[in-house]
Amino acid sequence: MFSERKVLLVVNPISGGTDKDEIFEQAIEAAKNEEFDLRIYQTTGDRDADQICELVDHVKPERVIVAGGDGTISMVAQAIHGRGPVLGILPVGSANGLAVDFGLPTSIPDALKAALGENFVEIDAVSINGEISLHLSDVGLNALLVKNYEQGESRGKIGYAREMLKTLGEHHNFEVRITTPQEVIETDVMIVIIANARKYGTGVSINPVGNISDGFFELVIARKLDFIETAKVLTGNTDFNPEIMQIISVKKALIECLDRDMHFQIDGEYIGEIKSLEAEIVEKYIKIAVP
Ligand SMILES: Nc1ncnc2c1ncn2[C@@H]1O[C@H](COP(=O)(O)OP(=O)(O)OP(=O)(O)O)[C@@H](O)[C@H]1O
Repeated sequence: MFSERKVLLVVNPISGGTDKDEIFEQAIEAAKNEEFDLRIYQTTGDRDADQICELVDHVKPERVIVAGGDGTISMVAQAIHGRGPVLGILPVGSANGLAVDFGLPTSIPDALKAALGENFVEIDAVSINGEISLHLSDVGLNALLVKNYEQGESRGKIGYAREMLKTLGEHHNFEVRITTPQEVIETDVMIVIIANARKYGTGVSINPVGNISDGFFELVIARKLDFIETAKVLTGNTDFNPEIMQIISVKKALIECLDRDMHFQIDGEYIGEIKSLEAEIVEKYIKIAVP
């Protein structure tokens, strides 16, 4: 049967280290039931964003469904931004911080139902030095942990705990100046989080006022915590303590590291050491299919 309703499924074969055959089977079945004409693209890790842009321009799908981890979801969102399709998400990565934070189903049949259904929300993004963040980015302690974990040899919870101890030993607070249209804050900090959403993949809720569709992002400015409290936060055993944490909702901000360059990560990907960051909200960046 020929259908005008087209859907492009983008699958990252290595995400989460799981076999994707079941995803293909379930997606083929669900697309058939919903009378979508399904096309499939498997990522290679090389020029995927360009290939997806070309495919979307050529095939003109009304939906693009991505089966991958946060890295793949973010790449596909950026590739289809401004091109029209609604983005459906099948979270099959190792942490799936984005999907969990957005309240999307984690089982594949439920996620497919939402991805092919009628409901969607338009979510904001934050442009940071020209890069796009959909979830949580930060300068300081956690970015150093992301770097150490990426470079470390062990994976899983034990690897994370080992890198966390190393990071806690290495990290020192830094001086920062934060300039927003409303105020200038100069302070000593452990971490500054640029939060479009609410929770890290570990489940730590750092931004209770966060709303991904409200036209604002939050700066979560966390000052000193003792070793044990910091370890609890990083392992997801407690939420940030509001006594040492300030949250401001803004549309744009300049963050300058005053005493030295600092580690920076976007949505779980280590970027490098930076001197300053310009962050600005991009409203209604992409449409995400929801249940
Ligand atoms: N066919 C492929 N072979 C090897 N690497 C690939 C391939 N396709 C994509 N990649 C790489 O996969 C990475 C993105 O992985 P992604 O974040 O989706 O999965 P994950 O690491 O399992 O998930 P999570 O971020 O939830 O831990 C990118 O670095 C991309 O270059």
